[in-house]
Amino acid sequence: MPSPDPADDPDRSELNRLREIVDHNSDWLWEVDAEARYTFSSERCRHLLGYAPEEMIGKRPFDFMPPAEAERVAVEFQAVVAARRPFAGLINRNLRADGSLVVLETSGIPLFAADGSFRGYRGIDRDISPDIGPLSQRSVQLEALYAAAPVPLALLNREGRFVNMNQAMASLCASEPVCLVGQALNDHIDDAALDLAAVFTRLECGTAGVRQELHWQQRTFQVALEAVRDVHEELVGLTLALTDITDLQRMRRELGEANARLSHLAQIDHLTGLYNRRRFDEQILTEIARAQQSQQPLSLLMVDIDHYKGYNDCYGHRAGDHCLRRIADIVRDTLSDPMHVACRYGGEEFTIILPQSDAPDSAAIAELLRHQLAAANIPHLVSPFGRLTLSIGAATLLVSESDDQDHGQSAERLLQWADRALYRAKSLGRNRVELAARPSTSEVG
Ligand SMILES: Nc1nc2c(ncn2[C@@H]2O[C@H](COP(=O)(O)OP(=O)(O)OP(=O)(O)O)[C@@H](O)[C@H]2O)c(=O)[nH]1
Repeated sequence: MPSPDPADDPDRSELNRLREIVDHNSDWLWEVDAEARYTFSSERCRHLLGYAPEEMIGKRPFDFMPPAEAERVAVEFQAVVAARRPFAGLINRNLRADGSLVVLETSGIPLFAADGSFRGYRGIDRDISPDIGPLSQRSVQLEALYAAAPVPLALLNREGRFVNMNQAMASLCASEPVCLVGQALNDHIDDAALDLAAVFTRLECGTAGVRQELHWQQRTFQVALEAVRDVHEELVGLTLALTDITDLQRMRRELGEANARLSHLAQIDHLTGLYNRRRFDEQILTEIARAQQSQQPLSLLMVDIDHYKGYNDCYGHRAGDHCLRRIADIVRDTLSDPMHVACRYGGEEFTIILPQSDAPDSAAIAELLRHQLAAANIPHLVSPFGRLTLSIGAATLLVSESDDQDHGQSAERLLQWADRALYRAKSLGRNRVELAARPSTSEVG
């Protein structure tokens, strides 16, 4: 019996017609199962990938991609599959059978069985390599770099919506690039934190790029926004690059704090906690300049513990140290004005700078200090006073006596006067305050 002519079978002829449409379509049609394995492939894959349809069956799309690309696309595809949603415009690079590169744009819709279970995807691939033209190889390389860059990068249109972004940006938005396209950046970053309207206004006015700091996802970013213009110089969008500066800022802050601590420690006498000689040398110059500017007198006390060698010899060096600390505490407690600066000048000698103080002021503070120590009544068996006492020399520098050109010279003069007054206090029996005699004209000049 002769076999029936297919032309006589309308169903078969319709099927062949559909088959021809599918196979001669310029797009490649395919179906994959729930594991993304091809279950159907139209003839077009010969042209696009260089493989026969039957060679495609059982393979997965990622099997035709370079490894890094396969990894990237697999992540995007997994997100699509997890959501069981249609997708479009998934750009991916594939290697043809002859090793050449082809760039495909993939779109698909999910397939469900009659019982509602997920069956896979049906979709089309379009060759977009020609659109990329002679730059294809370079563009592909650049796009691969862009995708893999650890710095979050994005391209936004004039409405502030994502046109493109890399994986790092998508991860910050807790999403996938394919899902983010078309979404507004300000759905992810608060308007108040990144005012895109204001940025566009500045870029419209010709500003090349805008830089700002952004606090987002418990991190701090330096944001670089650059204008994207078309061939007519129309602003069509912007690029966005985020540099995470959280750690840099923390390190800068810690370094600043450490430096501040160090420079403070470098000015402190470790035994007494008072400022040291180095700080005194700086501070006295500062105060002389200030006194000149404010036309105010400046006083200096030079304080020395009496018979301190005997104290050390009698009670030991450690007790001597303790005694220095006690006296430093008494000095601190006595000075109520925060402008007063007490320093350990060396050994058992202290200096106290008294800004805006004349001779009577300085004498009053010196006497108060002497009385405070007397009240503390610290025993000193080998002193004729039976307790620790201080000798204090006080000197005052008037504006007229100050050298407005050479503050070092003025400081030296003030120290010399206070030292002489101290020497007199010692020679007059100790445990007393002596004011510096007013200097003669020759001493001042
Ligand atoms: N315990 C201790 N002693 C110190 C320190 N610095 C200096 N001295 C001692 O201070 C003493 C100073 O002695 P002198 O300069 O003779 O002065 P003094 O015995 O107080 O005599 P006058 O000043 O004339 O009353 C010396 O014995 C030093 O060893 C210190 O940091 N700790």
